[in-house]
Amino acid sequence: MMYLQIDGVSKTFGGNKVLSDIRADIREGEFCAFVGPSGCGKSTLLNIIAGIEKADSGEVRLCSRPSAVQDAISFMPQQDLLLPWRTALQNIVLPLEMKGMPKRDRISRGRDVLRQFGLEDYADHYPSSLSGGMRQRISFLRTYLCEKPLMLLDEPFGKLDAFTKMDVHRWLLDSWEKGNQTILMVTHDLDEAILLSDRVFVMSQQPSSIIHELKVNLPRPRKLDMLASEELKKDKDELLSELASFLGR
Ligand SMILES: Nc1ncnc2c1ncn2[C@@H]1O[C@H](COP(=O)(O)OP(=O)(O)OP(=O)(O)O)[C@@H](O)[C@H]1O
Repeated sequence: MMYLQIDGVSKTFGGNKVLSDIRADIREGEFCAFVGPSGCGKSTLLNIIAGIEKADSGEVRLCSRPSAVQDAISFMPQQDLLLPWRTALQNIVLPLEMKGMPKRDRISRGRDVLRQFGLEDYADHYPSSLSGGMRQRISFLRTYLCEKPLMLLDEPFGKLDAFTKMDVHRWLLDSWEKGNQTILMVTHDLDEAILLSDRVFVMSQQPSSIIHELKVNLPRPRKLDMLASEELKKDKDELLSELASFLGR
């Protein structure tokens, strides 16, 4: 049985047809990326999967049940939505607090992941005093600590500098390869999409549909030095040729 089914999802905003019959079957434990031209509807698709927006037609099912999706997901939207009155640490432990984890345990877990991300010195900073890249990592950690089987990430690392991004990629590959979480990620970074994913879906301009599916050739476990590999270059050429008609617009 397919784990997550995106079955014929269409969406129109005020006469503007954004998504047209989007279909994808995702296996449990898969890492999939969605790429496409700016404004084609990638965030709209994630919002529909997350239940924030409603599809005009079609539906999203988890293990055949539409109602099961919302309980299974954690979602990192493009805007970080950090709570300004909470410190970085208090923001990331929010899901643990909501689960009822005792304070000492959640603080210890929160500090531990902050340390893994090199952010331990910023634990007591409020979001307003953090850089965009720091806020993005805090937002990612908060989503990660929800510990849900399905994680939706909307351009999660777009504000990170190249070195920090590599660290985060290494961490995410390690953490994901140890578990069985299903991840759907929207990104503009083709190297990132290929390095992390099992499959990359290419979306067209509006009205957007999935025009191509790349099955990534890189073996697992993945390592950062694969960024320079011939296999990655071949996959990237394939994506670029699919995206070529949208470039320069
Ligand atoms: N709530 C809304 N009301 C009206 N129009 C909307 C709404 N949400 C999205 N849109 C429109 O839908 C289209 C797709 O937007 P969306 O943010 O999903 O694209 P995207 O592919 O994620 O873009 P980007 O890559 O630039 O982040 C845009 O034309 C946008 O203006």
